[in-house]
Amino acid sequence: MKLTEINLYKVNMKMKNPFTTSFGTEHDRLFLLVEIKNEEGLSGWGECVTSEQPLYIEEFTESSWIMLHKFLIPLILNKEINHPDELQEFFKHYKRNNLAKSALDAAVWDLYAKSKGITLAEALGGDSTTIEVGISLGIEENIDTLLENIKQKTEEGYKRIKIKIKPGKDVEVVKVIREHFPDIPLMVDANSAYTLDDIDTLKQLDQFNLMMIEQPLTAGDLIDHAKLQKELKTPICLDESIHSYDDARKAIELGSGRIINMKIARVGGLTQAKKIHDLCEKAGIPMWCGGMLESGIGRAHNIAITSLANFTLPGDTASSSRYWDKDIIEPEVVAQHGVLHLPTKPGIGYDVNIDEVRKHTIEVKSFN
Ligand SMILES: O=C(O)CCC(=O)C1=CC=C[C@@H](O)[C@@H]1C(=O)O
Ligand SMILES: [Mg+2]
Repeated sequence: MKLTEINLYKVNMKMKNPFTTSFGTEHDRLFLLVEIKNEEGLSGWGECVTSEQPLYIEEFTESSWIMLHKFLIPLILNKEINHPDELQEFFKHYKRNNLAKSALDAAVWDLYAKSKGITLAEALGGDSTTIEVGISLGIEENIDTLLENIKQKTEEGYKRIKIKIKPGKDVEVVKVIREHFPDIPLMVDANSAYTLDDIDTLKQLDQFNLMMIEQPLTAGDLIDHAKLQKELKTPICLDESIHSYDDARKAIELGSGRIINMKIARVGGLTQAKKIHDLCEKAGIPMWCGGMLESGIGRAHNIAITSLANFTLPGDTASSSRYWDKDIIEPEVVAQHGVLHLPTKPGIGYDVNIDEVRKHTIEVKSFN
């Protein structure tokens, strides 16, 4: 197929509630959408899940906007492509910028699946028809607010609760949660807020029967995580340390963690995500799909990849209503009792509500 037209949308969507992690609070999402058309007029969609500031990762919305229109889009515009994997060859000389690359990769995968008349999950080789869903809850100033959030989400049936921690808001918070909810599947995410100097604090978390401790140490680190994992009973889950197949391979070899949080964008797209999935499956490393506060478009890609066999732990693909008053896809994503049914229409399986996209769009660039 020929990639005859590419539209880049800069979008600002207001979140229902602010989301706080160890590195800051997000109130709004300023991100990018990519629409790629082929010669038959079919559209594939991808989301560039950057934030306004480079806090989670070095990319940010303005940097990806430039990366996409100045460097990446010209590489693929009007090119003939037989399979989305071919994008890797086009992008290989540009370092990192995985979130920007991923937006194009995701749109081409959607377009490819639509052109074949199959679902994105099928195109990726996934065969689950339902997936289990957990939820990620931000840091709260007041512990009662967090307890209330956990109660509500547990009652809604989410299959695991992830809370964010940071120094000073860790052991005591988890202790109180466990007093109220001794048995819920619970995990914590530190977003790289600790160092090996905090080993005593991190070891105290072992007493709470947590499913995992996500990214306790520096983003990109594998060595210190391996040292820490040897001291902990609780599995470490890597997020900001895994940006590529090689990172995953080295993490497995070093024993830097026992679980991987797969974020499609962080590894540069679905082609890489699938490769890492297959590697982890062989190595016996379970995975789950992490969220980036996506709109329905990014969420739809997350749902599709979760249909692969080694996504054995509940992911972050909560209902659209978790973040949005109204999502930009139809129907919206709805998890019932912590379970989502995969869509059956070709491609991402949800219709993009273009009026809703336009309502939130602050800038568009079109290429053909
Ligand atoms: O999309 C979701 O529901 C998950 C939200 C979440 O936990 C995260 C989103 C974006 C960056 C990080 O703070 C983070 C994570 O580390 O997993
Ligand atoms: Mg994380």
